[in-house]
Amino acid sequence: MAVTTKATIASFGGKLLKLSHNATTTNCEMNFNLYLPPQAIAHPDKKVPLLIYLSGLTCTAENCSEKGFFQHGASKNGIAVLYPDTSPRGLNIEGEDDAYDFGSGAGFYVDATKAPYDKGYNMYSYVTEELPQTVFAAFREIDSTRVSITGHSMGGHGALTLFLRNPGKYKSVSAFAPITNPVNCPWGQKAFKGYFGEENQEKWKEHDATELVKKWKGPLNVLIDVGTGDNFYKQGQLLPENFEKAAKEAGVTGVNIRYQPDYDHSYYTMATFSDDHVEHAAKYLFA
Ligand SMILES: N[C@@H](CCC(=O)N[C@@H](CS)C(=O)NCC(=O)O)C(=O)O
Repeated sequence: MAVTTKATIASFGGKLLKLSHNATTTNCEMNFNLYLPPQAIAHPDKKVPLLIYLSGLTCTAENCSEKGFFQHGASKNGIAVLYPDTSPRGLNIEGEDDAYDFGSGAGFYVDATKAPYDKGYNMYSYVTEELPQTVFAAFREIDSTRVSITGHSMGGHGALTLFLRNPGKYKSVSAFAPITNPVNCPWGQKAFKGYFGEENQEKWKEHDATELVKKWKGPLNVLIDVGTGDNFYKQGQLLPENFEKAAKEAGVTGVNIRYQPDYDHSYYTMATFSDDHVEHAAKYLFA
């Protein structure tokens, strides 16, 4: 459970901590970043809520910390932000570093059941259990009962599926350019084949937001931004229309998908709309 501090960086009146710990679920040392807003530093006895941001393919904790601008809205609202890595690192599995969309940097927020990736590619357990528990134990100024989740692309898939699989665990969910129907897109099919096996299609569906939303009860109150200039959207990797249709057919309300004209898949999009996503989380974290 011990956490090592590698750097402390002033940001929007608060502190961005670069941290690491030895994780059991992923069998390796994991880096992560944590933003403590000024309110947590001024009044450590008064707990602040937490927003978890899950990154996309090829990312580490750094991408969003450096250029997602979440710290701006988090500082204003008094919310801590947790930036996990996207996979285990250095497990020495043959071929794990060979592709940008599978293996390292591409853990897809699932627990792999297929060898050899079942030896540590457990990003579902890591993000839902081990990492938050580690953070709550090390940072008493964070309120373990008020947690929201968001993410980008593969991380948007992670945010949606973790929220949909765990009713009540998170106060709210939002996403940028999420992979919403992985069983029907090349990125998702490649990942699920490698982590679960081709034959295990039921398992694939358990981690597919479009499948999961069909079983959701009540309003979802999700905010999703997708840029119309996003090449991966155009290539059919994200499929937000499938998610929207499935939610509508299942009578699930509160699905707000904003198609942002010309915005692409990059962090320019997150930087533009991150304030909106922090405000969305704040509405539920401070309800
Ligand atoms: N640039 C990659 C595509 C992967 C990609 O666009 N990753 C997104 C998430 S799905 C990202 O956030 N990349 C890192 C960055 O823009 O900082 C490639 O085609 O090799």
